[in-house]
Amino acid sequence: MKKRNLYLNVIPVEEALDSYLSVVKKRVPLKTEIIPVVQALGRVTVSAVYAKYNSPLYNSAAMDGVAVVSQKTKDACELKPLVLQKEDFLVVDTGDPVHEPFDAVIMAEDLIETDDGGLQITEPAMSWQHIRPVGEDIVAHELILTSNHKIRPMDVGVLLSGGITEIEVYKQVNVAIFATGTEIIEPDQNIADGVIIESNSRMFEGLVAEQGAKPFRLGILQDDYALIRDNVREACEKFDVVIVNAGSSAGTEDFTVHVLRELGEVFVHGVAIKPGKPVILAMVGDKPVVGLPGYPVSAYVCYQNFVRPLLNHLQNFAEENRETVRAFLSKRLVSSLKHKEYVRVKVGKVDDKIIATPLARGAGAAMSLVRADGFCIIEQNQEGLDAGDSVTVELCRSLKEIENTVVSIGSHDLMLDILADMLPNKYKNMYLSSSHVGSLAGLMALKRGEAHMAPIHLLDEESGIYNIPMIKKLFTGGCRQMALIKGVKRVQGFIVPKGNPENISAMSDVARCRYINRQSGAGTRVLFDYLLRKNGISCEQVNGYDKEAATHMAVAALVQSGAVDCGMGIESAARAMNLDFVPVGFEEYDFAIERNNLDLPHVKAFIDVLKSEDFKQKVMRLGGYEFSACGEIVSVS
Ligand SMILES: Nc1nc2c(c(=O)[nH]1)N[C@H]1C(S)=C(S)[C@@H](COP(=O)(O)OP(=O)(O)OC[C@H]3O[C@@H](n4cnc5c(N)ncnc54)[C@H](O)[C@@H]3O)O[C@H]1N2
Ligand code: MOO
Repeated sequence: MKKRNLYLNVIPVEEALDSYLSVVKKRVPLKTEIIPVVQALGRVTVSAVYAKYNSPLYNSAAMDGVAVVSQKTKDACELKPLVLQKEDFLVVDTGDPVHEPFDAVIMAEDLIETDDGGLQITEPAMSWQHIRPVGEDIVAHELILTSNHKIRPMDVGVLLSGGITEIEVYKQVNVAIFATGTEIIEPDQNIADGVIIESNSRMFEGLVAEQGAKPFRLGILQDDYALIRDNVREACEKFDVVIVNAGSSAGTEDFTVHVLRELGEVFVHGVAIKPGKPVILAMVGDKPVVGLPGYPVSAYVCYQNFVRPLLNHLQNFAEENRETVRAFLSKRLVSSLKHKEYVRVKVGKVDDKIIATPLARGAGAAMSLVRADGFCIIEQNQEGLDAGDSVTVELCRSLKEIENTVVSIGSHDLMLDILADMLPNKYKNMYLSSSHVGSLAGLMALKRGEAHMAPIHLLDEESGIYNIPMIKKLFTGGCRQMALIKGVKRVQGFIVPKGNPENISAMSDVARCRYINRQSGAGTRVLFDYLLRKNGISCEQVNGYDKEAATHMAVAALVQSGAVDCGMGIESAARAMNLDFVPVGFEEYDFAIERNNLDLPHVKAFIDVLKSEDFKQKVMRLGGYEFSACGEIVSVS
């Protein structure tokens, strides 16, 4: 058996970074260079910069008009206008030099031309009126920029006006990026079982460039010790920093740490951070080399915690201040004392309360990075957080956007994605964020004040009425006035493989196949349980009753994979996965909402999109929907 790399004397995040940066500071002198000012945007000055020239360079007209000698105009007034003869003035445009004896400019609008070529004025010109004296803006030898200043667009402008064309700045850092792994392929290569599409290095390229450094993606290296070693060695000769992705852990082909030990020194392997534990911080000669873990979220979190401060230091950038917000946690989060954890969260503002809802926590859940509004950090000394705890969230989306977002928690339907896409297109700066937890859990979230609305499809068995009875039951006591925004009628049925090989056509057929259920509280589960009772079938008779999937699409994906023969869900999910569908009946999918919230501008915009013809057309294409009352408000009291 090949040797595993059982590493990991994990150390706290701050300690790891501090000790690494102190080595880097000792061994890597900051590099500087002199470059044209016109290329210096975003770079940091090495020393103070002083103006060479005055600006303006000479006394100049601030307005279009004529230059005059102010003394000669002192008697002009409304009752006794003065006519200036040709020799008394000089026509000037804004920016023209004004020389002695002239000492004032009269604006063109205040002049009346006389027949003999003179100019009549009705008030005297003050000495220096409408003249910009030499050096009014910048005086030669004046300080323009201090040292350690990050150059902004207006700084470039003023430097040039002050006669500075070249400037000494800290060097832009060149960062080499390697992906590693024999199973890793480029996105345009053929996919097959066991391959992984390369994506992390592209994310690093973006992060490096966003930080003002220069990324050089050097491709994918196979899991071959000598190959990785030779490539990393060569990169260390040519580049300022090297990132090696993956192969950081304990796998039999995780070579990164061994390579770095051979080429240089490994200072840290294993940090108390989740995700991201196997990160490697090393030096090869005077070049920092960072081994980032393979899982995308681990890679991202480690980049932000270790590579970002490293590149900031090498370019002499100040650490950026992330916008943070205090929020109430909607769910309990258990964490271990072994690490500091970065939990991706959705953030929403409901009833003046900011709520953070945790997203998928897996290190491979790259979509959680895409969906996240921020990160909730659980410190290493905390065992976890309770629902309702006040937490600090580091935002990656502006608070303003978050405040303009409709928060929807409840049952999933593909049309929610269409709404989320259409809303900001139709209404600038308004958004929809939806979490999918099932109908009943959505109503509970609504009740706790964590959402503006809950998409639901809950059948009341006694009355045969959808949604309203359940809202009445849950929101009793009348403390909250509730309403229903009518959504769609959609077909529920059995999602089966193409050609319906098990020949499923009725509830009785379900009992003889491998079934995938939905979680309890999901509207589809309620419907399925109702149909079981109606048909006299017990749960025990259903093979797979205890196996649950969280959304219609998850059910369809399991059917498609061949793991199950059948699951209940909506037609659009079956169609999206190119599966067959056996309809069972229509159900009503609506949005429960507190009546007060109907007046919020973003909720109004949401309803408007729901009513639009364009929306209906798009949903129609998914298949299995009817829109008779879409967007109508029904009062529930
Ligand atoms: N026995 C142990 N196994 C693992 C441990 C451990 O402590 N003991 N740590 C786990 C943790 S935590 C992490 S994080 C991962 C780190 O894995 P590696 O850095 O060694 O990376 P690989 O095994 O090569 O890849 C893992 C995974 O990452 C994805 N990946 C890799 N490269 C790319 C890329 N260029 N683009 C996109 N995605 C990439 C891919 O899903 C790989 O399967 O190790 C655990 N194991
Ligand atoms: O620490 Mo690893 O990064 O959880 O997946």
